[in-house]
Amino acid sequence: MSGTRVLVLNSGSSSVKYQLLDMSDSSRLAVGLVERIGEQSSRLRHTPLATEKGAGESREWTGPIADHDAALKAVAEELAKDGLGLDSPELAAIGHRVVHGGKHFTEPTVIDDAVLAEIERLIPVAPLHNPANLTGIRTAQALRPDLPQVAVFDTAFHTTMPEPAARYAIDVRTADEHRIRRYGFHGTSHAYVSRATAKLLGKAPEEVNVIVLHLGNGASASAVRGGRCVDTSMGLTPLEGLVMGTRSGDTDPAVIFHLARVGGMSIDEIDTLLNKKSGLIGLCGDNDMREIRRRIDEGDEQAKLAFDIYIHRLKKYIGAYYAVLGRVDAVAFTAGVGENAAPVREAAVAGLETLGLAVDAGLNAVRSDEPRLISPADARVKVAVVPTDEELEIATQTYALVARYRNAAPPRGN
Ligand SMILES: Nc1ncnc2c1ncn2[C@@H]1O[C@H](COP(=O)(O)OP(=O)(O)O)[C@@H](O)[C@H]1O
Ligand SMILES: CC(=O)OP(=O)(O)O
Ligand SMILES: [Mg+2]
Repeated sequence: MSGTRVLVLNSGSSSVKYQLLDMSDSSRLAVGLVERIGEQSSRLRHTPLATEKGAGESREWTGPIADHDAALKAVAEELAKDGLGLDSPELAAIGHRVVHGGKHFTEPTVIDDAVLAEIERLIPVAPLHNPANLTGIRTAQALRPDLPQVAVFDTAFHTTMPEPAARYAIDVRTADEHRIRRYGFHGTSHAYVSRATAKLLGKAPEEVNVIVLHLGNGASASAVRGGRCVDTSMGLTPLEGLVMGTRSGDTDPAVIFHLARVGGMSIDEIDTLLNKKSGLIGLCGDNDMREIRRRIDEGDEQAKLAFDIYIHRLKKYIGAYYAVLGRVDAVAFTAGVGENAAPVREAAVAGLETLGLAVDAGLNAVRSDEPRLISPADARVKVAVVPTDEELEIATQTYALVARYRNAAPPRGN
């Protein structure tokens, strides 16, 4: 390996977030996002942060981008305009967020044909995410066949979950035959944020127990004891757990039988209903917390009920993970909602004073990109806002993996 740059691709079902980083100092050279892939009005926003000419203006482009292959090629073109093209000898590796790694992948992994086949085999349990991840990998391989491509799995951090937390109480043979268990997702974020929270408390990760609340469009909670995940709210797929932007989270599984038998819906229709038309959008027609807060301020009852359902579920998970951990040092809020929505943080811990949890209204109102405490100074359990950085974490893990090969034979894509 010669270069020190890593390109990180975080491919979602209809978007790609990307960052080019220089790992000699973990600085970001360029960042961007392609949204609404597959629609007529796809949007690419690219921001060069450190080129030979310094930081540049953000560039935006709107038009049809058919799929993740076209999206990544458009990203490569934007990078090339800034002299940061994928053909650069400075590029050491490309790191990919892969959402479902099953039980098999516990570590970042150099991608070869066998790894690709396993990611493909897992599509049925991550139908929104793994296909996009695969396309991102294949396109990146085609653009730079000589470079190591590394997969960093959302599930990896959760593979430490003990069996009582990871197993569903269903027939053991059936579960094992179909590999049905709780895998958990957003692990890169839970790992990063739990470590950053320990740092904020001035402690080592091994010394602290943290409840991490990753509240983005997808949302999950995790219980982290001494740096290891012991429980998390997402399960076989990213549908279980908290109320999300478009996903229901926990429901009685019999809702599905009922909708099929009595409602006459097909399995695919129910899948779409629970994954894409439920959660906040199903409850009130909006999945963006900013819009929901605006409607609540205008006295909208439907938005208020959606918010209250969201908070009720969140509070239940805080209580559950308090019980799982026994001792909690901190509760950390992260991702789009967790980092920005002060009313969500306030409501989630309201009334939990007997558990030692409280939020200081003044501190909670402060806007900042830095990790910070928002609990009163004398709080027994600290409440923190800790911005996540999945891309930096993926770049760090990717670079560490390829650096291990520095004096050995370099890892190859294929
Ligand atoms: N200023 C804000 N106030 C409240 N909520 C916000 C704010 N900014 C973003 N959000 C919420 O964050 C969500 C996106 O979170 P993010 O972590 O980027 O999600 P994802 O990675 O799943 O796309 C938005 O849908 C919105 O609900
Ligand atoms: C796993 C998952 O839910 O990811 P995202 O939040 O990116 O949709
Ligand atoms: Mg996210």
